[in-house]
Amino acid sequence: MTPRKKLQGLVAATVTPMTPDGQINLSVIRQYVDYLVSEQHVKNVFVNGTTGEGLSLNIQERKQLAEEWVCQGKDKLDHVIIHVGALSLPESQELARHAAVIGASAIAVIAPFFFKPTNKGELIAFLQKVASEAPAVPFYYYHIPPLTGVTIRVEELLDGIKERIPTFQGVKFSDTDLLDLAQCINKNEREQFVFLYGVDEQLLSALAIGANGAVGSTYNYLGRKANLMLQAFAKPDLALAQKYQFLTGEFLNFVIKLGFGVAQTKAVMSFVSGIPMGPPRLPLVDASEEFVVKAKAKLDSIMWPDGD
Ligand SMILES: CC(=O)N[C@@H]([C@@H](O)[C@H](O)[C@H](O)CO)[C@@H](O)CC(=O)C(=O)O
Repeated sequence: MTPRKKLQGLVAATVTPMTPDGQINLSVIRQYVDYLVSEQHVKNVFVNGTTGEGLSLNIQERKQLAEEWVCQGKDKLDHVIIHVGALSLPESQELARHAAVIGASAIAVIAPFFFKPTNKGELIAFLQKVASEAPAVPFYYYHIPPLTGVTIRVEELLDGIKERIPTFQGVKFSDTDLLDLAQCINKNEREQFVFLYGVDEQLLSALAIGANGAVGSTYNYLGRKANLMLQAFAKPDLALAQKYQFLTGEFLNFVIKLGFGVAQTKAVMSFVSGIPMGPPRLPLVDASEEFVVKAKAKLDSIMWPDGD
């Protein structure tokens, strides 16, 4: 899928639908695409990432999901980004080649996190080996140190990256370090890199320092509200944008106290969309019934600004 538009705005980090016995469930992806576009006004997806339990899937499953999202997203979605990062370099390279063949809009790669790169050189070497397998596909570095433990600053990583990775387009920045993000944006004005922020509860702060958009799990079910926040910010109507950020934060603050992660995101997605997302895969375990009841009540109780 050749991207017609610049990648900006909201990108939903998709959940991987699974059957009750834990197999991937491709049969609901078309419905999922239609739901994102019509209900959430979200037309970009990030497949097989954290929310998608990508590192819990085998290579075959990841390929099947990538193909189904690209196929069902044709003429409906603007960008289908495939996360092809893996612990093993050959597997990541195989997924990158596959993403190129099926016409993914872009690929992203997480830092390997079992044997971790100890410096910029080692990380760039890994990323370069993957990116070069898809020489015509835009490449994004997926920075998520809370989960990888790889804390190499992105500002340092970006110095000279285009020479090493000509397809480098930007960063999916899923960390709270807004100093690092600000330095990245400030020092790469000329390069026009795309910075997509991945801590949904702080998106407005990232927009203020120049993030181009966001990739996150909450855009699966709060995408419409997040889009209204983006519009308010662009007007500018900062007070309204703050209101949206406060309210999404109210929900996230509440569910985080209950214990919130990918399994709970799957449960919220199931009751908001009506699409059965099924259970997570071990070591994740299903959200409790108590969580579902409380999260649904909280979400229903939030008084969004008039007109939503
Ligand atoms: C740790 C984690 O899952 N972070 C999420 C956020 O969207 C997160 O769910 C959200 O900020 C709520 O805490 C994303 O950054 C992850 C992501 O983009 C992905 O699923 O690939």
